[in-house]
Amino acid sequence: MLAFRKMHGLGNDFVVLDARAKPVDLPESRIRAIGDRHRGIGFDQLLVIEPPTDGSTAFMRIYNPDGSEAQACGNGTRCVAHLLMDEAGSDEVAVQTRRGRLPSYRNSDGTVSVDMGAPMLDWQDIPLARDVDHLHLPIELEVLHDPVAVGMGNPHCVFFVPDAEAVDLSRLGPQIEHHPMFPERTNVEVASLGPDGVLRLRVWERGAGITLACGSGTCATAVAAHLRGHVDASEQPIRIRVDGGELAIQWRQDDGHVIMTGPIATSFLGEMAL
Ligand SMILES: N[C@H](CCC[C@H](N)C(=O)O)C(=O)O
Repeated sequence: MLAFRKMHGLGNDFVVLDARAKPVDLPESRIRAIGDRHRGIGFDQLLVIEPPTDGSTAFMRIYNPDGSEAQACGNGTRCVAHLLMDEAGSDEVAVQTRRGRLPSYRNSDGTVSVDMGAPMLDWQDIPLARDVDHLHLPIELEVLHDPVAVGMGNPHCVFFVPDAEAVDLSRLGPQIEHHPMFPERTNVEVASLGPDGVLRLRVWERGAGITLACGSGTCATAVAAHLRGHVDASEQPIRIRVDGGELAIQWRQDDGHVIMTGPIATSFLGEMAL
């Protein structure tokens, strides 16, 4: 039996395994089996806590339900940071991911923030297939056109649309995910600016499908909206409404880092037979 924890950030849900004391054998078939919401446990991402190699509190490995490994996961980082902070009796930790060392901290209202680092805006880093203007990608699919590409460690393709609710994301999302412009596939965001200045965002996640919240997608959308002049995310955090609630994102000017803040929760502890 293998002990696990189920956590979520705004309904973006994770199975968390602790492999610090003993490595866990995770072939792709096992990841898919655990991720099966009917025959397994189900998750948007499987997060494996491993020993760090860069002096961080721990390393966090990220898998999608299709078995692929992701470089970044904003909400997952906040959840694992919460665990590590409880464990250390501290309000601050650093979580190492393939994206780098991500400082994370707990706020007085119980929310958890993560410093997701500076966005990657160079075509090779996002990565895109060729040298094109990342602020205006030559991609068009029905109601979706003229997106912004942003790298948060993982690739994002952000479309601004009049009404995010009206987009058939389950049909169009996978087509953009596999667009040849993205050699490593992409996460897909559709966003619209409400009259209250709040961005409404829906996300089709690479390797996972539609999720209730995608932290790195929210960061990428804040950066894209700022660069396009829809919002000013530099002075104070902007609010982004996803299916599962609201996240606050600031694109700090002094160091260019993106800070994401929101709630996290543990739903249960269990043991899996898989
Ligand atoms: N839910 C995650 C994103 C997972 C990333 C994954 N879908 C990919 O890039 O392949 C987040 O909060 O940032």
